[in-house]
Amino acid sequence: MSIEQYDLAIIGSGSGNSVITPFWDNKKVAIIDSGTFGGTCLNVGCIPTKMYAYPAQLASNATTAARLGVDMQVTKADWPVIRDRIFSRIDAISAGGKAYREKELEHTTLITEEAQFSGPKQLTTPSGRTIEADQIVIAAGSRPSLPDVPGLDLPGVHTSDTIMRIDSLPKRIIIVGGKYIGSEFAAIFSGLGTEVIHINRSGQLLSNHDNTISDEFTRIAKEQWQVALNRTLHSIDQQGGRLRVNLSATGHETNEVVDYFVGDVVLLATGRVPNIDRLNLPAAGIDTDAGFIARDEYLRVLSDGQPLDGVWAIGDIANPQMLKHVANHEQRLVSHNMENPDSMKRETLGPIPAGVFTRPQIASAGLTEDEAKDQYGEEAITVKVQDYGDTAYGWAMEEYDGFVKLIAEKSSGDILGVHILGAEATNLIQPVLTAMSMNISAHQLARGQYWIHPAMAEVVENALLGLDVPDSGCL
Ligand SMILES: Cc1cc2nc3c(=O)[nH]c(=O)nc-3n(C[C@H](O)[C@H](O)[C@H](O)COP(=O)(O)OP(=O)(O)OC[C@H]3O[C@@H](n4cnc5c(N)ncnc54)[C@H](O)[C@@H]3O)c2cc1C
Ligand SMILES: NC(=O)c1ccc[n+]([C@@H]2O[C@H](COP(=O)([O-])OP(=O)(O)OC[C@H]3O[C@@H](n4cnc5c(N)ncnc54)[C@H](O)[C@@H]3O)[C@@H](O)[C@H]2O)c1
Repeated sequence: MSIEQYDLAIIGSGSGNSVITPFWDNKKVAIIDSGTFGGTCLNVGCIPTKMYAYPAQLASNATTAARLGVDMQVTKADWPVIRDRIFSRIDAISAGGKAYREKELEHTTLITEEAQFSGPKQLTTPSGRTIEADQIVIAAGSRPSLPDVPGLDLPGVHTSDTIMRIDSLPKRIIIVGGKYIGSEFAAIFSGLGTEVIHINRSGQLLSNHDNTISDEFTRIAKEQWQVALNRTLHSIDQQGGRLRVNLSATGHETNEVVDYFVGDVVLLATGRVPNIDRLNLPAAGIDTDAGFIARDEYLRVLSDGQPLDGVWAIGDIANPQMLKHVANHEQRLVSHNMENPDSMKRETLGPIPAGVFTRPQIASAGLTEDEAKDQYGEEAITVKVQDYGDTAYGWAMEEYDGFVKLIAEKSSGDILGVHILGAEATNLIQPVLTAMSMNISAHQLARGQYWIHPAMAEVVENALLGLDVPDSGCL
């Protein structure tokens, strides 16, 4: 077969799809994806999970409404209706995007096969196609990572790739994994009425967060569903038509079963691994770093520590911060650098925020309190934890749990970290992130603008005012 020549080849149609800017209109572009067009976020990640999180939030409002004197009854969450609403929208977007690249645009070729490197600028596919391109962008993402234990192939054992399309709402689900994916699905299923058993290897849920967040979230989660901490998955087997999840005690060398739970469905949310093993990277001499593709500050991949001309990597395949807004930003950076080789840009954005769409929501950016103490010294930082419940909107909501925690440097007033647990946390964080990204001090953010009264955002204003930082002169 002849070698196909392209100006640009992209592996991965998630954030990779947006690499095809108008710059490429009169050039030849190949986009290669062996999976569902549109990648993880659209098909099995951020978007469908949040489309489930919202109805789960609505269904659970009955509990919170009661303390406001509103008697609200939720009689049923109709899983097939919720599921079909979500996927009728998502599947249409994926199919539309695929048809656009495949049929409508003359300059793009969609290749729906697995691609592997066969040279620094050459890719091959199982059907024998050979593709060469001046520029190659690796946007091959990540996939669920599973522990090596017996029983993972039993019917009813799922990952985030399959759980959202099951036929009916399970009576009882066992979720293994206590960070983003496990916690978001625990909130979704418990909100919709499933009995949830949530298993976590360490002693805290969301243990990668600031301790105040992890401790509080673990406590609040236990009020909503059953949580089993310090337990590691040992094996899964069948028991009378149901699934039995066997657990060992984390850190115990004997690996004996100390606990088990029986449920109808099991969700493994035990982490994600970048797809580097699917690319034959050694054929291109591409370096890896801790399981991710290694890159320079312009996001060119490295080969023997040196940038490999015309080969770039973005998103989960290269960045341990596996977040869609990170992958999207990296796409914009690589697009700019490919299109403007004489004025390339480095990564300069401020701290990376992350949201967890649980009940309550969580949002964070920057340093945890422990990290700030380590980096700046305890005396150099100031910390304020402001409860929603001490603000006017918190009274309206009768909100007991929510808080905004800010960490700042005393001498400069720079905000070092923000950690929010509570209603609309993923929106409330944004002004703080603006300040952190654009060098606005804590006092200036609080007093350099109006804050609408009595909006929920006053909890952020009050947290800022509670920090021991220099006066900016703003009133
Ligand atoms: C359940 C879940 C919820 C999430 N929620 C959020 C959230 O709320 N907010 C957030 O910011 N992030 C969230 N994420 C993370 C987010 O989805 C990812 O960070 C993002 O999708 C990564 O995009 P990407 O372009 O790097 O890779 P992907 O979107 O994964 O795209 C990679 C594509 O490459 C293809 N591919 C891989 N190898 C090959 C090969 N060799 N040949 C051909 N094709 C190949 C795959 O089929 C895939 O389609 C979530 C993830 C999951 C799983
Ligand atoms: N809202 C969001 O932004 C969002 C949502 C979902 C996913 N994501 C991204 O997806 C990535 C993956 O998330 P995740 O939650 O799957 O992975 P993770 O690696 O963050 O957490 C995996 C969890 O599984 C546990 N675990 C692993 N092996 C285990 C075992 N054998 N037994 C018991 N527990 C075990 C770990 O202790 C940990 O709690 C994250 O990096 C995140 O950035 C983001």
